[in-house]
Amino acid sequence: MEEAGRAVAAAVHEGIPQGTVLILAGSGANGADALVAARRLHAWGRAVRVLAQPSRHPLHRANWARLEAVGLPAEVLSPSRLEEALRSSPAAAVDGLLGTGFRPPVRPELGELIDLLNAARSRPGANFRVISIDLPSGIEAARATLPETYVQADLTVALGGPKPALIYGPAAHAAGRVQVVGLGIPESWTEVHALAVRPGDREVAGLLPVRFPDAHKGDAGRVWIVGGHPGTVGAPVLAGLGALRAGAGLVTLYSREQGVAALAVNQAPELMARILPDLGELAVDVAAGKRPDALALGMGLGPDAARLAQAALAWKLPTVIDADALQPELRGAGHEQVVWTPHPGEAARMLGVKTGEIVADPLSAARELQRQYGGVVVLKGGPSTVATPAGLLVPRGGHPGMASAGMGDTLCGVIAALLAQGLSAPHAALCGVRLHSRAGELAGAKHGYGLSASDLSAELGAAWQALVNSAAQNCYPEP
Ligand SMILES: NC(=O)C1=CN([C@@H]2O[C@H](COP(=O)(O)OP(=O)(O)OC[C@H]3O[C@@H](n4cnc5c(N)ncnc54)[C@H](OP(=O)(O)O)[C@@H]3O)[C@@H](O)[C@H]2O)[C@@H](O)CC1
Ligand SMILES: Nc1ncnc2c1ncn2[C@@H]1O[C@H](COP(=O)(O)OP(=O)(O)O)[C@@H](O)[C@H]1O
Repeated sequence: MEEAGRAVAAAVHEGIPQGTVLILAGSGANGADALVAARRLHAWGRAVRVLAQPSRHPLHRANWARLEAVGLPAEVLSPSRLEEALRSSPAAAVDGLLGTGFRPPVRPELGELIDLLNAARSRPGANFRVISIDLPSGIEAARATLPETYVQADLTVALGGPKPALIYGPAAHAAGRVQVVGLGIPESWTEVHALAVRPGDREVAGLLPVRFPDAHKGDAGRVWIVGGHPGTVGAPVLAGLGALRAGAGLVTLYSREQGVAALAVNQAPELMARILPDLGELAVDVAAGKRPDALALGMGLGPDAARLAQAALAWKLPTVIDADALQPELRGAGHEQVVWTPHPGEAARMLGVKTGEIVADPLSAARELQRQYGGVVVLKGGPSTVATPAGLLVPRGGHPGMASAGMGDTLCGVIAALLAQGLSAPHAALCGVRLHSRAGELAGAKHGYGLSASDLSAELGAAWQALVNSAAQNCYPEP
């Protein structure tokens, strides 16, 4: 607690070096952290005013007494006192009202305080920042939804590790910038005891395939992309481009739809396309030993995608299943070389729940999908969640410009290319998501919100290189 309060005080002092700091302490350990922060800021010569709820919590009481001992008595927190304190133009308020011990809904008396704080922050011309301890008050640690009443923070100092609510929007929108302080606990420990691991770029780069100088296109992996239907001819082509740019040696598109071949030639003559009126014929090629190193199936494939996926899963190839093929009848059909790539709407269909439930708790949804379907699941979003039999991974990065059509198709191609180059399903999923989001960052820097899936594909090579370079150069832990 002493270390937590000190870290909060340091973040406030660094970010807002001048002006009065108003400390708001609730009656739990989150409030006690706030009282410690107040004492530290006072010791560093800052003007501090403390409004606190009385508590039976022994450490809270001890820190209240310590404040008194250093000449900074806390005042009892009430709406009228808070209103008056906010009128005296503090530079910042530290929100230590509620942390991980909060159970919804917010009680009305506390809700009134939160409303006053938010109103002061959004007053026109106000130059006043809110720093939340561990979580913005009113946000539940394990849920990604925005409740009716919550503190809108500018900065959240997360203690020990980021809670799921600080990782996934929309709850993460309430947190502002998130600064994680480890409290001296090793990162490996906090990640295991938090719910998911967030691998850094060095770890991802370490998993990427490496080629011998004399590699030829056969070594770099043959990918089959099965998709396309009238009206969705672009989907398999985008997946094909993603696969090419993620290093696949040979990429062939299989479709019933003639338009796919024309578009493929137009977009990238390196892509091969075979039009098969009956895609079931692929089974004949596979039975005859003509097998790809990896397969991606489902992008714009149309109504009988699940039937084709069922057949393809029996081939026991490294396989990515996406879009139209993500259907509940495939429950249990995954094997260890399969990667499922649903967005929240498709995940809801697969689990038979509402999309809102997926968005509210992506970690639980990804874990449940993996348990029911087998293999590896990439639950897409910003960020995506990767569920493997060994646990959950939440790769970093991305760009809001990636919220545009065709990005998921591209991702499938990328993951298929990595599978074809010999990565296991968990590694291909993790590296694929990060390569895709890194390319999104690079393309986003050029195109902003006008970023298209083709723009992202064009940056995949540079993204790969950037990941490898960051691993080579950066010998310090990432934040
Ligand atoms: N390793 C660790 O764990 C570390 C933990 N640390 C810190 O501890 C924090 C967790 O502390 P915590 O468990 O005391 O809970 P906390 O968030 O202060 O809330 C409890 C208070 O909230 C109240 N309250 C609850 N629901 C409410 C509602 N609906 N509406 C209104 N009030 C409600 C509840 O009231 P009661 O129900 O008791 O009347 C009680 O007073 C954590 O976030 C981090 O800051 C760090 O120091 C580092 C190490
Ligand atoms: N704001 C964002 N930040 C990071 N990644 C994002 C963001 N928005 C979308 N993405 C990524 O873009 C892809 C969208 O997938 P999907 O919805 O299946 O697209 P489509 O079906 O149009 O190809 C996913 O990989 C997702 O993680």
